[in-house]
Amino acid sequence: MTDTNPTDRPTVLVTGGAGYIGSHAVLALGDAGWRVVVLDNLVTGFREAVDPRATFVEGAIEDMALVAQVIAEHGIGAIMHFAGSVVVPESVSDPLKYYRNNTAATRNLLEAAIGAGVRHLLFSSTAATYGIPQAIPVAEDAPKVPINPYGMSKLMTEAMLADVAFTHPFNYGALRYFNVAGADPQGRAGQSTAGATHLIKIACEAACGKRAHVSVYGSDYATADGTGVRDYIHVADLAAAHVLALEALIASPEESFTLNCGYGRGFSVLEVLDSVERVSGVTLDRRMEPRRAGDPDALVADNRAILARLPWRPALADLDTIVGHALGWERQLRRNSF
Ligand SMILES: NC(=O)c1ccc[n+]([C@@H]2O[C@H](COP(=O)([O-])OP(=O)(O)OC[C@H]3O[C@@H](n4cnc5c(N)ncnc54)[C@H](O)[C@@H]3O)[C@@H](O)[C@H]2O)c1
Ligand SMILES: O=c1ccn([C@@H]2O[C@H](COP(=O)(O)OP(=O)(O)O[C@H]3O[C@H](CO)[C@@H](O)[C@H](O)[C@H]3O)[C@@H](O)[C@H]2O)c(=O)[nH]1
Repeated sequence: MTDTNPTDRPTVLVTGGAGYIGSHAVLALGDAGWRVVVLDNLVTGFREAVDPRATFVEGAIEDMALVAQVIAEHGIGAIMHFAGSVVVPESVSDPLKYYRNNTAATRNLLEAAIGAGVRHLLFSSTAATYGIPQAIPVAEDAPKVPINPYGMSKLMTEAMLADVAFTHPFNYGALRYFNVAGADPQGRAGQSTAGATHLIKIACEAACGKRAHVSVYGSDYATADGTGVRDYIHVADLAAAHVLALEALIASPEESFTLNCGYGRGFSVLEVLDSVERVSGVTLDRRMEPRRAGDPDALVADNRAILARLPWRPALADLDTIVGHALGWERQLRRNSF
């Protein structure tokens, strides 16, 4: 980002850096002294979410001429690729959008990047690649049988990355995020997504009076209380993992890796709502509803691989901490416009 970038560090292109997770990664990179260029078409992101220390380019990752130009102009040596479409139920109702904006758009990005000599890429993959896991916690080598187009669009991208890394002087890290939540502990960023579908965001909106109730989608899952179980990871811990993963890619350019990003423990929908009530002091109006399309019963990470491969240690895994930061951001959003 300004003059602090040591010469042995490439400038990093962050696609989707105006979005929820990308904006936190841009902050983590900036805090660690990396120079950053953000490429984002603002389809779900916000210009204001981009750290002022970063250079912002408005545009689409599938625009190969633009990507090539940005790489050449800014001397980009590595990419953190967050841009994409992220809503599981929407991927069921509009699958081609997901194959276009996740799989095909990434194909273009890769062609432009490889053509311009980029050596390293970190990819935002997902626990949705596993589908309904046979065993919990789920490890990286478990069968990958996505049950929604979102997960399949990401799995196809992982396959593309492996093929590209086999042939070209290029390595990648596929980071399979579990459920990302929370906000920057310093209050500089958070989830601003319009029409959010994520449970913790929705429950915090309800606690702030922006929604009348919270729907609980399904109470007949094969879990202890019948509601869906997920491994919620704090967005700042995830951003920190990205900086370490980038360093690992650069240090070992022959080696690619695929790592789960989660804490190895899960919470049910009802446990999450309990936490939001505890932290906010507000009693939520909970509505039991039918299951949502494309939702597995439980997704919890086996995180031994990331703990072994990177010097990453979770610092913000406490659910009430995650909820507290999400709620703090939600209250800030209420006061500001974005
Ligand atoms: N939020 C989660 O729990 C979660 C879990 C697993 C994986 N992921 C992945 O992490 C990444 C970031 O997700 P997020 O939650 O921050 O979503 P988000 O919608 O907040 O961010 C996505 C960003 O990408 C931009 N974008 C979308 N399509 C683009 C395109 N074609 N060209 C340029 N920019 C484009 C959007 O404007 C937005 O700023 C996604 O790839 C998502 O699949 C998210
Ligand atoms: O209003 C709501 C919203 C969600 N849920 C439930 O809460 C759980 C979590 O749902 P949500 O927060 O929407 O996340 P997921 O559908 O699990 O998907 C997220 O987590 C995946 C990884 O696990 C990522 O790949 C996706 O991008 C990301 O949206 C699920 O059991 C949902 O059925 C509700 O009961 N009510």
